[in-house]
Parts: sequence; structure tokens; C-alpha cells
Amino acid sequence: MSAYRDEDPRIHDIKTRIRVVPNFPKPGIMFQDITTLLLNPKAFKDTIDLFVERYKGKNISVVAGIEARGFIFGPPIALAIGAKFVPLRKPRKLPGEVISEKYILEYGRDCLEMHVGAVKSGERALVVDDLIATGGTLCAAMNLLGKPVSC
Ligand SMILES: O=P(O)(O)OC[C@H]1O[C@H](OP(=O)(O)OP(=O)(O)O)[C@H](O)[C@@H]1O
Ligand SMILES: Nc1ncnc2[nH]cnc12
Repeated sequence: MSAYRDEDPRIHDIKTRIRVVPNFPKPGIMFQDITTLLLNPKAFKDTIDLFVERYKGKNISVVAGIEARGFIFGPPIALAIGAKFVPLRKPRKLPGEVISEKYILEYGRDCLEMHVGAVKSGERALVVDDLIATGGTLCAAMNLLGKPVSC
């Protein structure tokens, strides 16, 4: 049964397909494993469709996917809403000139990078990832997209 009276029934099924692995990768972390969701084509498609239904026609020209799991969900959403896909990558993966943003994770520190020129001033962007824990990664992504670039 759905937790919320008006919840889309697809959401309940999607929730049941995400495996929760206690104490991975460290004691105390309840790891939300989306690889089990990807094994079911209907649940995977429903996940993409829910985002497409929410964001299509909202004048979004950029879908920014966060490495690594935002690279699974971001591209199909970008194609369906007619936006470009911009990868936000971990350090030293992008070959061109980059801008960077450091952040703190639930279990460590990291940094995101984006190619200079991938997003133009004034564009409307949707950031896609699999999950928010502390919100640090999402904040870093938003800071990166909002950074002024002088070139
Ligand atoms: O809200 P936060 O506390 O910032 O955590 C959420 C982030 O953590 C995970 O990625 P992770 O950094 O483990 O990288 P990975 O996808 O490359 O394994 C997840 O995919 C999010 O990007
Ligand atoms: N609890 C969690 N499950 C999956 N990925 C994560 N990244 C950070 N925290 C996580």
C-alpha cells in the first residue's frame, strides 16, 4: 500500500525495487542500491517517465548528470525532454578546460568538474542523480552550474 493517499502507484513499485544494504561501504551507512531497480525494465522506464512527465515543457535546455549514477538516469531524461546532457565528472576525467567544486560526502570528500562552455549563461538546468544523502553533492553541482566563467 502507498504511504501517501495520492502517491503515483508507480512510485511504490520503484521503492520496492531499490535494495537497501546495511553497513556498506562503512558501518552505519544504509546503502540504497539502484542496480536492482535497473534489472526491471518497467520500473526503470517508470522512473524515467516520472521525471519526464514532471520536467517536459518546462524550458529546460540542460540536464546535468552527476557521476556516476546520474549518468544512468540523466541521458534518457535529457533525450525525452529535448535537452542537452552535460556530465558533471569526478576530478581529472574531463579532457578540456574545466571548472571545479569541492564538497563533503557522507563517507569522504570529493570534487565535481564540468567543461567550460558546456552550459551558457541564462540556461535552465535540471540536475540528475540517484539519491540525496547529506545534499553535499547536489549543492556542489548547483554551485558549479551557477559559477561565473571568464573566458
Ligand atoms: O547527498 P550526498 O551526501 O552528497 O550523497 C549523494 C551522492 O553519493 C553518491 O555518489 P558517490 O559520491 O558515492 O559516487 P559514485 O556514484 O561515483 O559511487 C550518490 O550517487 C550521490 O551522488
Ligand atoms: N546511503 C547511501 N546509499 C547509496 N549511495 C549513497 N551515497 C551516499 N550515501 C549513500
